[in-house]
Amino acid sequence: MASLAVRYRYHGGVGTFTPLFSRWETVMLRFDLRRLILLLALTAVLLTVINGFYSGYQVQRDILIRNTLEAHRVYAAKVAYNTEVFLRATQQNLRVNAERLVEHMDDAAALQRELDLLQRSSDNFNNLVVFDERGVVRAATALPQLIGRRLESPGTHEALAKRRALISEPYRAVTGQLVMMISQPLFDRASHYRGYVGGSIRLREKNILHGLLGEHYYRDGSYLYVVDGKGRLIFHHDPARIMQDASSNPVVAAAMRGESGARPVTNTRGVAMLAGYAYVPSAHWGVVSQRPRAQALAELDQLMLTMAQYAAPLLLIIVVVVWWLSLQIARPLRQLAREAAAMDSHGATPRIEAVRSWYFEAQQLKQALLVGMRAMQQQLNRFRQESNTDALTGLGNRRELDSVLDDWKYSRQPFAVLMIDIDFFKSVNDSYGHDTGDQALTALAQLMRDSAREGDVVCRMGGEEFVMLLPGADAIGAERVAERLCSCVEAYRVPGLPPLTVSIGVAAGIADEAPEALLREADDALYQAKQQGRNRVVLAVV
Ligand SMILES: Nc1nc2c(ncn2[C@@H]2O[C@H](COP(=O)(O)OP(=O)(O)OP(=O)(O)O)[C@@H](O)[C@H]2O)c(=O)[nH]1
Repeated sequence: MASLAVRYRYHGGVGTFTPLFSRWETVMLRFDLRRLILLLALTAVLLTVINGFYSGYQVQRDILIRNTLEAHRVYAAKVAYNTEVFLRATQQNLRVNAERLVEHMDDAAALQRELDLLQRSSDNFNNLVVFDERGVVRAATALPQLIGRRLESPGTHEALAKRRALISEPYRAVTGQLVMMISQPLFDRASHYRGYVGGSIRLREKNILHGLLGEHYYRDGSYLYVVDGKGRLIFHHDPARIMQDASSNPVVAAAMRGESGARPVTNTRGVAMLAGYAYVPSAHWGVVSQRPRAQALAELDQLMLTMAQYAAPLLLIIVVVVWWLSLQIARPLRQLAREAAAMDSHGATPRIEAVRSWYFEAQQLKQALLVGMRAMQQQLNRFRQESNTDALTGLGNRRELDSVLDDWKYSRQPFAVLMIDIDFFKSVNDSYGHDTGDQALTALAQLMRDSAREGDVVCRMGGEEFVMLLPGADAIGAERVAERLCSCVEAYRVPGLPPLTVSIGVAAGIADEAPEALLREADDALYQAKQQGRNRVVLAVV
């Protein structure tokens, strides 16, 4: 807390310190406690909300990405598996039929019949062709004009050269159509190679494979494509992209390596995708199912918006509660500060006592203020007492007398004044010393105190002169008190001194605008008592 400690700059002279604040403290001083609490609480609430939304968004985003990747991985794997099953079944079908076909190699009509039968038995192929061992077409289902011709295609050469079951790379046929061929060698019973039967599948036309790979529901921006072993697109919802090279795409490259899985990827067009991919072993194809990342996450934005809508009323309630709480917390401190600033005003203590300090610190502050004020009040009372008291006799002094008369003036208090003066006191001092004189003054003061009733005011005016104020007393009553005091003094013996006497002037009246007039009258009467020989009481004639 050292940084918040108040420092002071001295300007010289008394009370010329002004507090020094750092720039930060100066900024903070613009806030009162209520605003400070509000600011802090709202900052905390805001940070909590932002943190909640941010972490919620992150978690949801990760879940969404994971789920999307998994869904596309599963879908790509399923499609690849079905394609693999289809290709193997088709190869198996050709292998079985090859045994029958080879028996009719020397009977063109029978061979054509068998081939037509095979063509009609399934939708697997668009065209079936039987080649002899030189690559001459012996029978064909869809293109009879090919019969008798020798075909010089890469697929034909490969099939003739390898003499085993093959699945060709997709290629452009003489018709210009994109096709692939599944071929099966023909061996007779003596195991002589007699050629091969090839089934061509047009990738862009209706057949089972097209049904498997070419038709998908492209909802939510999701779509599926297939690449061949060279990374060329052979199935894609955009026809313009067929046979385009996609091998630079990381998931295509992974699928070409025979891998299956899922990962975020940026495609060849720079679009961020969430892709699942799988490998079709028998054809060396890759199947990729994917969805644009932005479209997948668009749902999350909507979710966040919905969450914000749900959270908004609660947030509003929190703000109102915080505002109300800040008021409640700041209120006792503001009240205490206001009352402390005016603690010298009338009724400050009960006002501070009335402040509702409902929490610990405010209560502590209130108690501290009250204790401080009580201590200050006691100190003031002591000062007032001391300044209104005669140090030697303990009686009230002239200030006390004035103060009493002031009070009585407003209540128009009837009262009598006894102006008392010790006779020949100078000679006491001169003969017995000043200290003995002081003892005599103290003793006579006590005599006066003793002869006063409750409510009477006894003051030493200075020197050997005293005043007694008798509230409610009339002149006769006051004269009686004065006579009695005279007798008491005369009868009293101060040790080491001869008997002392006093002269008393008495006046009675009402404390009005100028109660001092009554004092003057009593003083005049005292003067007369002195003149008349001392040790007597003279009543002023009003
Ligand atoms: N011991 C003592 N003497 C005081 C004090 N104050 C005043 N005196 C003395 O009181 C004496 C007053 O004398 P004066 O005013 O002449 O009056 P007095 O001798 O009493 O004569 P009268 O009043 O005319 O009877 C002076 O000698 C003062 O020094 C005090 O506090 N202590």
